[in-house]
Amino acid sequence: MSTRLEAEHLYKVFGRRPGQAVERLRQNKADREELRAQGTTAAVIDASFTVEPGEIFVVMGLSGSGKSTLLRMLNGLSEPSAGQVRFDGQDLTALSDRELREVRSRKISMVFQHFALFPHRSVRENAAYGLEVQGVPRAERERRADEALALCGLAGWEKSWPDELSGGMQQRVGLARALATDADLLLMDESFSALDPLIRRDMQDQLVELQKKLKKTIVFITHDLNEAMRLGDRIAMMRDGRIVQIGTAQDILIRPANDYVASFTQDVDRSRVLTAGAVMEQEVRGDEADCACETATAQTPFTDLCAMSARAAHPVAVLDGEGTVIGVVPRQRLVGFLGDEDGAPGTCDSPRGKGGKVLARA
Ligand SMILES: Nc1ncnc2c1ncn2[C@@H]1O[C@H](COP(=O)(O)OP(=O)(O)OP(=O)(O)O)[C@@H](O)[C@H]1O
Repeated sequence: MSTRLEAEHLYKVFGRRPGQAVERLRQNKADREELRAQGTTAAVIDASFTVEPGEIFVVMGLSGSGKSTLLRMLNGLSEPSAGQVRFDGQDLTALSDRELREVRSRKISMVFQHFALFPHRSVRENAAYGLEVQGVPRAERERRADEALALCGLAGWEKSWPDELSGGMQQRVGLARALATDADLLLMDESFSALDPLIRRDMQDQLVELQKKLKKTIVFITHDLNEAMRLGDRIAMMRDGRIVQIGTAQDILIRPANDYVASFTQDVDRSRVLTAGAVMEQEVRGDEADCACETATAQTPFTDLCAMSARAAHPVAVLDGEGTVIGVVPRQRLVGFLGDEDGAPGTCDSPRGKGGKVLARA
């Protein structure tokens, strides 16, 4: 499987003499604050990552951390001050303006936070807009627009006007427009941030479902860690222009790269993110599943695992696709992970009955 999108040591500096600022950053001769004091903004600093075909790669960070600037370099709208962006192996930074426009119109689609639908065009015409720009004949573009609208749950609304649709539905028209073009790469910039929380969640679920069928390559920008964790196969955490960690939701939750990332994850409901693969002990004998008890897979959600553990008389065995035991989950460990404690249990110096310690009862 070849990498679809690749960013290599990307920098974007706004202000005077960006090349010089990049060199100072590279050589650790200046940091972002010093540059800012001199009127130069280092919006993106040394960003490197790859996005694989079919992956949802989320870029998450607070306002001003450089997410949008990074995204604009990925689709060639903004020229990097240094570094490269490769799309299907092609260096976007080396393309002429015409070649770049061609790649952008055929292979890359953007979905923004406030999707500007044309008010005097029908939902179908709005969804077909990207194809119209590409010069696709009317009959074909309408067919493809209708297909994309159906995928986004808007079948039957093709002839409606945008103002007849709710905010969530309008946003889905935006998504349908992006999907109708057959673009390989979807760049989604805070695409759901303007929606009410319930509709936003619904859109997140729909995107995950759609992605199972379409297997596009998606870069999704958000400042909401819960959204990042729901959507992202991997998440890049940005702070002050730098990517400080790239990993799965579980990596970020269990092994935060630093205190900054850890502080973000404090409010995350671990039981919704963790799976058996993340919490299991990997030291196994191999015979832990030699009974008729229920077993888990690495993907078994944490809450299901708790229920299995409550029913089992011993640790739950975790099996791979071939039925080999790859880990075990003792009940103690489940409780520990909920409380952010994955160490071994301590010993009690006053065991029941000996020291007369009073044990609390419900
Ligand atoms: N055209 C520009 N000229 C000068 N500075 C800019 C420009 N665009 C962005 N910046 C600065 O670069 C930094 C990163 O901005 P960017 O918009 O990429 O962050 P962001 O994480 O997307 O923030 P938000 O979530 O608020 O959109 C900010 O300090 C911003 O002020």
